[in-house]
Amino acid sequence: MDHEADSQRTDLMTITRFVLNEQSKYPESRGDFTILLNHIVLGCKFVCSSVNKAGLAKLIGLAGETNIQGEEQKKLDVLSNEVFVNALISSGRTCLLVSEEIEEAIFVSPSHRGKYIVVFDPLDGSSNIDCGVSIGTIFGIYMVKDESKVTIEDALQPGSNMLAAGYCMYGSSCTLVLGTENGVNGFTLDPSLGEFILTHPNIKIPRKGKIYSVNEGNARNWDEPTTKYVEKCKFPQDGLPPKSLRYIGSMVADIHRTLLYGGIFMYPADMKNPQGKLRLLYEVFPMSYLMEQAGGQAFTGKQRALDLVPNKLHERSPIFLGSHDEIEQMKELYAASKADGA
Ligand SMILES: O=P(O)(O)OC[C@H]1O[C@](O)(COP(=O)(O)O)[C@@H](O)[C@@H]1O
Ligand SMILES: [Mg+2]
Ligand SMILES: [Mg+2]
Repeated sequence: MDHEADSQRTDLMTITRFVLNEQSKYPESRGDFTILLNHIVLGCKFVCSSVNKAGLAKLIGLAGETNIQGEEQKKLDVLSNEVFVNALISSGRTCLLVSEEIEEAIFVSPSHRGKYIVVFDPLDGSSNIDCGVSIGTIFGIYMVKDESKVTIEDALQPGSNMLAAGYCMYGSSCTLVLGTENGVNGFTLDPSLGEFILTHPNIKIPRKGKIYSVNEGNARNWDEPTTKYVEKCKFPQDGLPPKSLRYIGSMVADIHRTLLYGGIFMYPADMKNPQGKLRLLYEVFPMSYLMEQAGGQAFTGKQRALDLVPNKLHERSPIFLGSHDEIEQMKELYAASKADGA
């Protein structure tokens, strides 16, 4: 019996075991990241069970509050936010939290403080909650520069400083996708065990894609490169078949499909939203990190998304995420329109 091979078998690898294996690659590690992740996993399990019984537990509908984005908060937005704030603080491994649902950053009190900064969207795809369509949670993890002097600047780091990122999709099954410098892996929750099991090891996005994903309802406000790219998807000149349009309206679900099938997801800037709609810290950066770790690209229309340095906690950014070759085409269209002085 080859014990080494057996210990690496992935067919029954829980996320906890997986992260412990990861940790063993860093002899200096004290297990802080593992503990932090275990608390994020706990939060995902809690939100997953709440989402599953939302209709029964009267968790459908509005909470009666408005968040910093001016959006009416859903009951599940508020509940998920509380769950993750509690889970992250009680991990004892965080010092600064930024949530889509809270205007100010949370500075964790010294008694509970650790070295990690977590930026998160507790419930993504809020417009799909009440109709039971896939929604999710998005998170990104940074390291603080100096644990004894935590400042708001620590939350406004470029995306390229991110250590890890992930999302949990609450859909037909509950899937947690985690990205670290060692790659992107997907875990499916087995509700009977209450365990996330590794089901999608080492996710690599296909280099090309047959799917484009965008809210075409905004088409009349799009810039020229976006309009041209979508035109090419629908009416390809090179004898290729047209691409298929898939748009769920939950970034987590649209990105999950894009990672597995290839293609492109975009929320471009337009005349109505000159900065696009999606938030840089806890939507654009984590998904860009995952996309790059999986071999894809993340482009803003002007530059590599992860090179952006945020100025504000809740700022927005246009974003094009997906297969390497699709984003290359988008870059060429923007370069051409720039050259034309558009
Ligand atoms: O309805 P639109 O304008 O297409 O926007 C859909 C986008 O907005 C979002 O719902 C915004 O996220 P939240 O639900 O977390 O606010 C994304 O998940 C999604 O990609
Ligand atoms: Mg969101
Ligand atoms: Mg949200």
